[in-house]
Amino acid sequence: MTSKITRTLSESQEGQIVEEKIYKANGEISFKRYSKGRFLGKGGFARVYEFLNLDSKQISAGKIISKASLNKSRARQKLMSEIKIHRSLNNQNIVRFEHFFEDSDNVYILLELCTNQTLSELIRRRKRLTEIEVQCYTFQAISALKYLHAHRVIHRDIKLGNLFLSDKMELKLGDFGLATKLEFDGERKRTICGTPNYIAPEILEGTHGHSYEVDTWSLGVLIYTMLIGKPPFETNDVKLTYRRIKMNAYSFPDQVPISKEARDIVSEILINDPTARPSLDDLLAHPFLCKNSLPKLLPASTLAVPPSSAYLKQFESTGKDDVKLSRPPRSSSQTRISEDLRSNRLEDGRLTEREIKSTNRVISRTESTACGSNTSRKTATISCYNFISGGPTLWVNKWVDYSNKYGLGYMLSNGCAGVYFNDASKIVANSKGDSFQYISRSGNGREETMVQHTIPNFPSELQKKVTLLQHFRKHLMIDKLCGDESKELVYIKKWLLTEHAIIFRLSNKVVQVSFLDKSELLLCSDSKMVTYVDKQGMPAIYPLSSAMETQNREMAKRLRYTKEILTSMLHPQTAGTGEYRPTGKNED
Ligand SMILES: Nc1ncnc2c1ncn2[C@@H]1O[C@H](COP(=O)(O)OP(=O)(O)OP(=O)(O)O)[C@@H](O)[C@H]1O
Repeated sequence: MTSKITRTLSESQEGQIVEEKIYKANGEISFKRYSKGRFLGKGGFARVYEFLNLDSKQISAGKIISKASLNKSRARQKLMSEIKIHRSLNNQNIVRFEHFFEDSDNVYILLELCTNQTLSELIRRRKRLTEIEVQCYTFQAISALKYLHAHRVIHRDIKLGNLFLSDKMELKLGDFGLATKLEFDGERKRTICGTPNYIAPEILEGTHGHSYEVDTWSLGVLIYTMLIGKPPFETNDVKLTYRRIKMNAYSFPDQVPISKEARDIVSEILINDPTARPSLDDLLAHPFLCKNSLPKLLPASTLAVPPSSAYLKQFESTGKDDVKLSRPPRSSSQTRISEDLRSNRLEDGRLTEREIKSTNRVISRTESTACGSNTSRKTATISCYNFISGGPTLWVNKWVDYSNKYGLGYMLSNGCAGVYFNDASKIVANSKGDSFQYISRSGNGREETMVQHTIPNFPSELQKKVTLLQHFRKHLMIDKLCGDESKELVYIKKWLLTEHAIIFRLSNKVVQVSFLDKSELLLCSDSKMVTYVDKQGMPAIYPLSSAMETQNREMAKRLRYTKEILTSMLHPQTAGTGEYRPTGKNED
């Protein structure tokens, strides 16, 4: 084991030597020597220089923080937290933390050198970026955020100046001075921090704390800034900027032409209710990032000038079912939110753009377009359910939670589409879409009636519901995979969205629990069997009676969770550990 201390021979000028003193376990002392090179920049706390390791010849960015600036315990804590969080991270879109040491005057942090400065200098030079560049940088920024959030880290200072460019033009997120690590899922943070133009409204409001969604907000500000050239809420007065953020007061200037997809992604993110913002997976599947193939990295020429039209031509969209060359296959929980569903206004009932933006979350079990091997694996898995004896023959493949306006739209594995409306009535169409069943409560509300209709011969009072059904059907349409379509159509009787899963009770007595980590449980009360599909998509089937005693701990854990939720659905007043948060609509 070694302990380290350093001596700066001459601090004031470039070209000086910094020595790191290393105490070895056997009592010997050695020195690591660095030559302080070119000045790279300075922030609120640090001055940053190129540091050449004189042994390995490796060049790093050396961040020098004077100990005099750390006399307040808050500043010390901030630095300790920055080091603790940053050194634990390892991702190609995050500035690599190499090493840190100290001497009597300074703390030194050695970081991966990013020779092409930050997006801040880039925008200063270029004024604004072309959409292909914004797509490319946004994609990489989301990759960094996905990694961070998966490790329970919130960055809290996403902005142009903290996104660095490496010599290869790879985007690297840096500066973890405001980052925080959550102790547990669901923890809320209360510190007011961030950079004024990028700060999320929930941080300013401060009432319910904040979480990962603040990074998504700042990402929205970042995308806008790259496209337009200045931040959306910018004013000369910070207080006014905060007021504009709280009021969501921003607009797209007419003089900067941007695509509809670009506008959409910004306005879908910049929603003041953090729970209505899209997830990072939703964003990766957004038309803005999917409409054409993306370059993995941009040419260095774009540091000074926009990409040439010859260069742009290679990435032009070739059709709506393009398979993206440079993008990893999308996961099953990501699907392209249909362009039409966003923009189409429904006759009657009218979806406004804003409503769609704040509510539209699509979760799918399969991709409707070919998207690499992921799709075929999922499809194969789903088909597998049928070959396991006692396994369910029908399940929910895709759904759209539109419950803050209309209800839950879904597509079953046999190609039948349905809607569970907020008034607890249900509608389900056959796979051809030319007839449907309408299920509603009558009399004292206790009796359920089911009436079969054909299209277009149905009562006019059902027009709005049929229109909605057709919209959902159109946008969730997938190939018929498997599962019988019997005369009496199966539909969702109840559903519930919790923090970890969405639960469907189907009219064929199957309970389907689709967990956010992509594992799934299907409880079949007729066959008394449980099908468990793990995160990798492998199905296994167990008798219901012995499933709890299984060695499969992952499944047992999910079964316990499901049992708890089903119990609380039946006895809402007695159950509830506070571990889940029902938000879906239900019958009594
Ligand atoms: N890894 C790096 N590679 C190249 N240049 C860097 C690197 N890290 C920092 N810099 C340069 O140093 C400047 C200051 O760095 P940084 O913003 O991290 O300092 P800070 O004092 O921690 O900032 P803040 O006041 O935002 O907390 C950056 O704007 C950038 O120009």
